[in-house]
Amino acid sequence: MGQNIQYDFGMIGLGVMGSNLLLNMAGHQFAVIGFDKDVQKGQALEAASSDVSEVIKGVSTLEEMVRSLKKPRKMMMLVPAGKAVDSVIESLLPLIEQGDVVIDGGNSHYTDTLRRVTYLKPKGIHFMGMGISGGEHGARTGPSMMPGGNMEAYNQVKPILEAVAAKVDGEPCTAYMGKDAAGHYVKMVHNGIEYAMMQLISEVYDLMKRGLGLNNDELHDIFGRWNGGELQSYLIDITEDIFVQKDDQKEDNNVRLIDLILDKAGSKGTGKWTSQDAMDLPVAVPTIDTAVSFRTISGYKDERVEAAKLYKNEIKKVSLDKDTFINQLEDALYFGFIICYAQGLAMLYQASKQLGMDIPLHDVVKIWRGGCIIRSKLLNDFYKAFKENDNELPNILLDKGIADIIKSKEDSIRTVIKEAIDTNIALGGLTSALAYFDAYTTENMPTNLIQAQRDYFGAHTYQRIDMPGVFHTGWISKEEKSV
Ligand SMILES: NC(=O)C1=CN([C@@H]2O[C@H](COP(=O)(O)OP(=O)(O)OC[C@H]3O[C@@H](n4cnc5c(N)ncnc54)[C@H](OP(=O)(O)O)[C@@H]3O)[C@@H](O)[C@H]2O)C=CC1
Ligand SMILES: O=C(CO)[C@H](O)[C@H](O)COP(=O)(O)O
Repeated sequence: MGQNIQYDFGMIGLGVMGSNLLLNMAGHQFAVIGFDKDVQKGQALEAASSDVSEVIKGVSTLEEMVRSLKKPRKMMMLVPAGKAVDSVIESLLPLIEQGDVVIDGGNSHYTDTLRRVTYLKPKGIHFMGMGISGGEHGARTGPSMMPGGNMEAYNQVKPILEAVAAKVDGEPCTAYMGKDAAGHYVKMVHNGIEYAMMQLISEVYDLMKRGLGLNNDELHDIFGRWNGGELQSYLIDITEDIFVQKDDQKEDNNVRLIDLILDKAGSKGTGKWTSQDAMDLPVAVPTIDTAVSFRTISGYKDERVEAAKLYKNEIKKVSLDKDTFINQLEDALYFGFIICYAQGLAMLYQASKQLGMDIPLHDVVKIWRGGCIIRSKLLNDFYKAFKENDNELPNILLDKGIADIIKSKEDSIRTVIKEAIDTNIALGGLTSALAYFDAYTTENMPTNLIQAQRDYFGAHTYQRIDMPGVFHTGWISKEEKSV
């Protein structure tokens, strides 16, 4: 590559995401340069670009990368969230100048992003937090990108982001997500929804595998059929593939890989952050909470083995007609998916108001329709709903069109849950989705009793339904009554 090229964009961190996104940019005719301490990663980046018309360079010093960028400089870091991001910022500071744009494209906690924006603003550096979803393949071929922060800085990087993002109906799966740390906030909630949807899929899988006794080929076919219908989504699509993947660790092994994977899921924290922040707002996201908790329970492998011996709770077979039950599972999952999105979007609605981020929800659902892990056909319905409600929809369950869909699936999820109780299969996510729906759609909750109890033991006061004001009662205990 020539010595005096002024590059359009720089990438710090040439790992899975950084190298693939940079290759994607190069493929869209942007001149790009990437830095990684590891010289081999820079070399691998150049080698991965097979098209001679692409201008792509890997370097092993930050100085060389920064020096080679067109001004104002535009660069992104894709390094692990946390200390690495602060360390890169400190290394960059002596090299960059006012007006330069630095994007953190990793999964940083939004409060860290807020802190960094505040730190860099007086120095004239535009620091933007941007969530990226789509994994390795998405970064290479078209991810969903959720940038937030300074609008002037966004406008400078917008053409590059729009060029490399996934497209749905010709529209790029990237848009301005709002002020300050809005981009990372939206990505955090995206991941919370991702956790919840994955939990629901795992529950339906459990019912079909242990409850109905289906084999991996049958599961592959069912998920394939579902992906051709209303449930069409990335997560259902990859689940279909998973059931036919053979084990490549042992020769002549016809066992499917899925049956050799330990039932213990890891996590990097974004799901937990969603639950924690939802509690603080507060916004109810019980299906996301349950998904986080069930990953935690999955980690209690040794205790579960011991408890299984103690309780001998054997899995019982589903007693209903197999084909009818599979159709009901499809509906139940669809119902559950809607509830996952409803909880996440309601959280974004409230957070946007409380944290002053001005998150455009119609754009959020628009850019989630492609490229990201939670992309699904359903998001088209939500996009329509937000457009029709002028972005003012505190909860998508309040939209008439969505209500019609939900009502058509309600009987199925009730049947599935009732049946699951007798099989001893834990349906934490689906049950919480239905309970959320039942609580959200009832005029009268039993919370009057909780208020009475709080006033009884703590003089916390209560409001009445028949007159305005705040009341406290001198509740009469059994002991007092008896004297
Ligand atoms: N993988 C995925 O599917 C997704 C990941 N993300 C997020 O994107 C970010 C990057 O993830 P990913 O690409 O998978 O991670 P990788 O581990 O593949 O790559 C991280 C890169 O950062 C570099 N790095 C680490 N520490 C520092 C540092 N202090 N200074 C400079 N460079 C450093 C590493 O360099 P070296 O190893 O040479 O030291 C490595 O090249 C994370 O925040 C992740 O959560 C977001 C969406 C999807
Ligand atoms: O952001 C992502 C997908 O959208 C990353 O893959 C993230 O690591 C997933 O979260 P976890 O590791 O906690 O399951």
